Amino acid sequence: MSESADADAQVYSDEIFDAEAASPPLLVLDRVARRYVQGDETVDVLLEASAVIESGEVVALIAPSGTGKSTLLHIAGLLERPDGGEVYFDGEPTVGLSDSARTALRRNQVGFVYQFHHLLPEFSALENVVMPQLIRGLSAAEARSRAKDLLSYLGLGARLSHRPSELSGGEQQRVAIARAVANAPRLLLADEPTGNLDPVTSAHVFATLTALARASGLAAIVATHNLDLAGTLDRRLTLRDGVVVEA
Ligand SMILES: Nc1ncnc2c1ncn2[C@@H]1O[C@H](COP(=O)(O)OP(=O)(O)OP(=O)(O)O)[C@@H](O)[C@H]1O
Repeated sequence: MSESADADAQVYSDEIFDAEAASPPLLVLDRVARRYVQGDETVDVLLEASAVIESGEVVALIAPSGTGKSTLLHIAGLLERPDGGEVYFDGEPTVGLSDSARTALRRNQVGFVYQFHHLLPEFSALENVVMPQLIRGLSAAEARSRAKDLLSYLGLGARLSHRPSELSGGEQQRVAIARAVANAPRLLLADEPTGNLDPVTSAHVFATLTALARASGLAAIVATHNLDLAGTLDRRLTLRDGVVVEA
């Protein structure tokens, strides 16, 4: 790690893969670097950002705007390749994989939730959750059954046929969570999922995420500006000068 990096920064080396351990951590970011170049300007967003995320834990990522939270989530979710460092998923390095292998891994193992739900407006809550499963190749019957179960689990059993415009903000976001986990990913990445919601609804969405992780072993990284809500999660990470620090 460079001398300029924060002394508290998380650093992982060979010991992250403990030969005695039953299974490797779900996600390891190992000294990840990302730089954006635009014209004459270079921005080093991530320098040596490292983090270990275990199955079943819900981790908050709290940092001021513009410090690289979305960039980190994109790299963790295999949407972007880092310029340096490695991203291990289930112990396997992913940076050198082909585009198609990375896409397959992402489709099968990672779900995303954003600040704005991006639900398809002309489809019902149920259909929005069915859709990704059909794309994955499940039968319509299986997909509907799982979508119903998930939406009911998330408290939306009476809202299955509502379109997004007929749902409250919190309900829309819970449908977005159901859609994100419809194909049973092992990692959920949420980029300010409650940035658009009132405090009570936000707390409900956070509780939903935690309950889901507890029930299914899903791991989640939730970027948020809300310190109170972050306090309800298992761990808090922050970004400082391009490195990850346990908050
Ligand atoms: N594709 C890109 N090209 C050039 N610069 C970029 C690109 N994406 C991000 N950046 C820059 O990298 C920095 C970090 O951006 P990022 O979106 O990761 O921050 P953030 O912490 O998620 O911000 P916010 O909380 O406001 O969403 C910003 O200065 C941004 O302008």
